[in-house]
Amino acid sequence: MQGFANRDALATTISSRKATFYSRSRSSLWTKGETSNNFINVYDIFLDCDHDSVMTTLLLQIIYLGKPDGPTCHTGSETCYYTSVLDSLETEQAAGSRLASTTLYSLESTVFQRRAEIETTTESGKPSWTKRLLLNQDLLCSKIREEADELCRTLEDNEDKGRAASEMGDVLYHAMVLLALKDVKMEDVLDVLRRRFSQSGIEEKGSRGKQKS
Ligand SMILES: N=c1c2ncn([C@@H]3O[C@H](COP(=O)(O)OP(=O)(O)OP(=O)(O)O)[C@@H](O)[C@H]3O)c2ncn1[C@@H]1O[C@H](COP(=O)(O)O)[C@@H](O)[C@H]1O
Repeated sequence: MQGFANRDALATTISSRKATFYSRSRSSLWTKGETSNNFINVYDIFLDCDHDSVMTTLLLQIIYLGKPDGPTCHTGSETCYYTSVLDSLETEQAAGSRLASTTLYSLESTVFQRRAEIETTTESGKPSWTKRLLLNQDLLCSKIREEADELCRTLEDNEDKGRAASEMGDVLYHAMVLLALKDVKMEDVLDVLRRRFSQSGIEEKGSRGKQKS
């Protein structure tokens, strides 16, 4: 746990061997465990290397090393430091990346399903924009170019974030229809991107020249 200590708190801790702190809100000393009985029995106190933490009078930066009689944290946890920053970041990132990949894979599956429907039935079935694109290469390429241009215009014309996200959605979707015609899976594209993680774009461009010569 973390608490604030002044010289009196330190002196009390040394004499009583119970971790004692200074409450800045009540301007008084308090001993951990005085109400809960969960005392921390201090068997050593550590100062920093050059002891300047003690010289800065009001509040001291020291470490009490002790054996707790019960949970140290007011939440009942053994320690107050039970929240791992790295674990929390990983959990948030994992949830975010799961949602992103599920969205892409489910759109990909719909697009490939439309392609399969065209290939396996002679009837046109339900009207489908994807099928129209799959059956008309010129239309598909003109839509990809048009959507890419609209995305650029969100920047050039200072349009809002929502508009940029929507135009990117259009670019992605139409490009994914082209990928279905080329039989390229999203995983192949993501794999290409992952492999580029370790190299800067400038380095990669430079190495292309060397490969040619
Ligand atoms: N994500 C999309 C998607 N994004 C855009 N579009 C269509 O693409 C077409 C062109 O979009 P535009 O914004 O360019 O529309 P526009 O009519 O040209 O309008 P302007 O740009 O001229 O203003 C429209 O008909 C949109 O509805 C999409 N059509 C389908 N999908 C996905 O594909 C699935 C299957 O769709 P269907 O094949 O139509 O059943 C859908 O459930 C969606 O998940």
